[in-house]
Amino acid sequence: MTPAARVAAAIAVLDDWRDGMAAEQALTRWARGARYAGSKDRAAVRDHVYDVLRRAESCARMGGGRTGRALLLGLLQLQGADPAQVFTGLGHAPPPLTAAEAAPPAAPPPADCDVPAWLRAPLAAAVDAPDALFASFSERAPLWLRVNRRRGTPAEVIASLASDGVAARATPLCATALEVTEGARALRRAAAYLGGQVEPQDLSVQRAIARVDWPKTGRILDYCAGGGGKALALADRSAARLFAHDADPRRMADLGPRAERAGVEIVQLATSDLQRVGPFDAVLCDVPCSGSGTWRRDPEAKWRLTPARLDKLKATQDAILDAAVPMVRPGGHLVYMTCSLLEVENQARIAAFLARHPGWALRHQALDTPLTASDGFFCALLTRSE
Ligand SMILES: C[S@@+](CC[C@H](N)C(=O)[O-])C[C@H]1O[C@@H](n2cnc3c(N)ncnc32)[C@H](O)[C@@H]1O
Repeated sequence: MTPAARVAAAIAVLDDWRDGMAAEQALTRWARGARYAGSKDRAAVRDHVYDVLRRAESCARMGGGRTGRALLLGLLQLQGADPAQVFTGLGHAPPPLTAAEAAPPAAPPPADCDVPAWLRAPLAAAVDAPDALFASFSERAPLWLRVNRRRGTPAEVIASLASDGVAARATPLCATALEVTEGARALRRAAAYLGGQVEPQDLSVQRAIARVDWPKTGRILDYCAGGGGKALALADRSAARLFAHDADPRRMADLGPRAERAGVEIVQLATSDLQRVGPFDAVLCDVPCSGSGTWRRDPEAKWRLTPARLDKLKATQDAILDAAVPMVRPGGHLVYMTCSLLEVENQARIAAFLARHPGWALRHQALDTPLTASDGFFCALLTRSE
């Protein structure tokens, strides 16, 4: 596909999105009907779509509307490209620009227009430099890997990845984290990935896991395990026996193969097993949240979040913490994590928990943001009195 044909494809996908289809679904639908598109074409179309979703309001204002065509026109203007070179009508390119579309673009709108208005103040309160945070939401998130130290040192992993076309570098911010600087799309074919030496995991998540003083022995439960990313990272930090649970066990489908690749054992538990197997020395609750810390990766989420949905998430977070209490042995740890930047999902949930549960103490809580590490990620460690 030519670059202009990729833009035309992204316009069609964004029209479906504007009509209410989820972006992933719209991309899949387009790809099914575009058998001629190679992997580079699919990646380029996806990049255009996600670049728009991160800055949908800016693109609409620049492009003069909310159709896929207007959004892509706005994106090209924001990127400083010449839309007339793309909107040519030649081959599979989008039709030529109208006179109105060809007029010189306006100045770019302020970055905060791409943050829903009701969330600007609560997000600003989470950081020292709100404008820098809002600007960061327009950028693509870097890809971070976690080195599985059972399988190699960071230096060995960097060398192995390089031989498969993936450039990665270490960071002083976390001993296990590598940032992929080139060749991200080759990762899933790289020997280091297939051999369990690395797993994709954001830098901020790795820092949160590293901050907690996990029990070195005994038993740890990952209560909201999903695909098991946190449980796998924990296996690198503690010799405790690891257990995983999720209210929706189908979400743990990948955990078995991932654990096998990493060379670790994680026992999956059904909800009905918990009482019999517990209590645990530590219980990790990586709860459902707004995902406001990961909007660079999942920009659709910021346009979907509503005050009512946020209230429902807060109630779920409280209910999960309460359900975890009887699973922690006296003197044990309860670890609370979200990928949210919002105080109401983080510090406020911990304060409410402490008010409901005398006999628990807060040991530490910390928030990383795109300004201090990578994703927004919150972690609190609570301990139960003996
Ligand atoms: C943020 S995700 C967890 C991600 C996972 N820890 C990882 O690292 O990939 C939250 C998970 O909580 C699960 N969940 C939702 N309500 C729950 C509940 N009441 N009890 C346990 N798990 C729940 C969801 O099914 C979802 O998989």
